[in-house]
Amino acid sequence: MTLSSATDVAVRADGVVLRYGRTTALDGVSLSLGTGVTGLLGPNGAGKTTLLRVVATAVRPDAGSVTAFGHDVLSGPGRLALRRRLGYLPQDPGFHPSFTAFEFVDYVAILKELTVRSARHAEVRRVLNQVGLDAQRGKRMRALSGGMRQRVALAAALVGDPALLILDEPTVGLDPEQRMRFRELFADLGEDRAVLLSTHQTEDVMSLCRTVVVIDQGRVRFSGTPSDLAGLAAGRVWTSDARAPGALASWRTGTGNHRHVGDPPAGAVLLEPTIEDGYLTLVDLRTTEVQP
Ligand SMILES: Nc1ncnc2c1ncn2[C@@H]1O[C@H](COP(=O)(O)OP(=O)(O)OP(=O)(O)O)[C@@H](O)[C@H]1O
Repeated sequence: MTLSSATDVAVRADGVVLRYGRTTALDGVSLSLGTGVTGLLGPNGAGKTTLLRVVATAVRPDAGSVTAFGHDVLSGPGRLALRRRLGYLPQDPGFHPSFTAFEFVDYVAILKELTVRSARHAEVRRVLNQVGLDAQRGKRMRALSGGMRQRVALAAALVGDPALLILDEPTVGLDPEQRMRFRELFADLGEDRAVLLSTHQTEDVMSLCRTVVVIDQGRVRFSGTPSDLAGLAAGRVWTSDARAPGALASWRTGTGNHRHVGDPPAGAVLLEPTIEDGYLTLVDLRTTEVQP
């Protein structure tokens, strides 16, 4: 099941507010998602998981609206319509340890209303194959490595070929080769569907995402292309041979030189900014700073 054209909007959220007691996790978030991979960046506690849970209909916002494929997902029928087209990989999928990989994905496929046994089993084999777990499908979840379990969880999210995929930090704990495999898969999947990807990996965002949204303290701070995010730090990244105490971030690199992001002194040797530099100029570093 796919979106029909690159301009289709799969999901639109408007003024979404969500509070957990006194904590305002989302403070008026608006966003629209179309075909392709949209990256969601933000510091710990920014509200990324909460936003994904709202879009995945796992939690209801206190205010605002969310539409998906033209349906109001805060209504019963709209919620059902979205769930039928949704694949969701949460941060902690929660596996039954004695299930095999096949049994786990089959269990999810039953929940996804695939009622015909032979067709369902064919679908389970297809998605396990898609994540490269053909050979491990008879292994019990407790015997799989963390990276393999993550792949099983992704396979489960892919059951039924959803038009909207929501992935909460899917590459966490993966080795570089597995991360590359996931990247390839996400890029393929994003060709004809909407993928919303929460991550702390700025390289994943740079190499995969058509759009990147930065949230901090429950608010959208930026929405645009990865290059535009990097461009926010143009003229604000420089190098020198000593630390720059007044900079937003300043560290000694492996070559022995120091790299700084902030307000450069006159005559500084400017560097090409990365997406991470752009991100650093946006988020509130008071909440994320680590002392050297
Ligand atoms: N179930 C909950 N009950 C109370 N507060 C919560 C709950 N879930 C999240 N929060 C709070 O809401 C805010 C947003 O949390 P959220 O998990 O959405 O952030 P995040 O950007 O996904 O963080 P991380 O990058 O660490 O996963 C935080 O202040 C968090 O402590």
